[in-house]
Amino acid sequence: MTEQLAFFSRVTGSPAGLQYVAEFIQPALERELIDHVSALPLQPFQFGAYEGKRRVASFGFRYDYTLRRLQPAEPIPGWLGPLIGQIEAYGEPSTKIAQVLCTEYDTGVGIGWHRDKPHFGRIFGLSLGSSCKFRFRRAAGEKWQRYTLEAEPRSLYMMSGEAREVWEHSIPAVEAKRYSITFRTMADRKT
Ligand SMILES: O=C(O)CCC(=O)C(=O)O
Ligand SMILES: [Fe+2]
Repeated sequence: MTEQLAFFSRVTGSPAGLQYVAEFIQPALERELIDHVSALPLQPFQFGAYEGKRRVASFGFRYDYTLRRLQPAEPIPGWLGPLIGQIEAYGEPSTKIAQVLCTEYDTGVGIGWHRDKPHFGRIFGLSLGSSCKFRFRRAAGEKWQRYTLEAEPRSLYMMSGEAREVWEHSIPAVEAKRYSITFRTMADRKT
């Protein structure tokens, strides 16, 4: 019985290491953050052949797909300071955010299946403007084991452990403009 229950939760459960907090920020801060992000010099990001074009700005570090390594980027802007403080407190005292990626998804744009680069540690993601289906999959024999998180505006998700290292994630075409701010620690810190 115990074994059956354990099997059931492995098959139907959410990825281990995935956490979700609804209403992590207030609507007034959400509006301020959308104003800041949409005023950034966002650049189209082509990541894989089939997806639409999201637009991004990196701070702290950016991953260079030609050189296949991290490069220094603009320093993390001051307007993100209080939010980073809140996220580091949520993560635990030793959490140190080193990289921030601001992303804009126009209606119809998503992101294909991937795992984030191994240079980074844990990933925290704040959703702004509209909700999305944040999908997970991992190989289970010949099939995929799947899980979908409905990521609502103002919510925060955190990926660590298996959710970060084993499962892949993707977002299908969004139905209304969505922004996200993702915050990453560095892998060597293990926090
Ligand atoms: O927009 C998001 O919440 C996630 C984006 C993502 O998976 C990534 O930039 O690696
Ligand atoms: Fe990702």
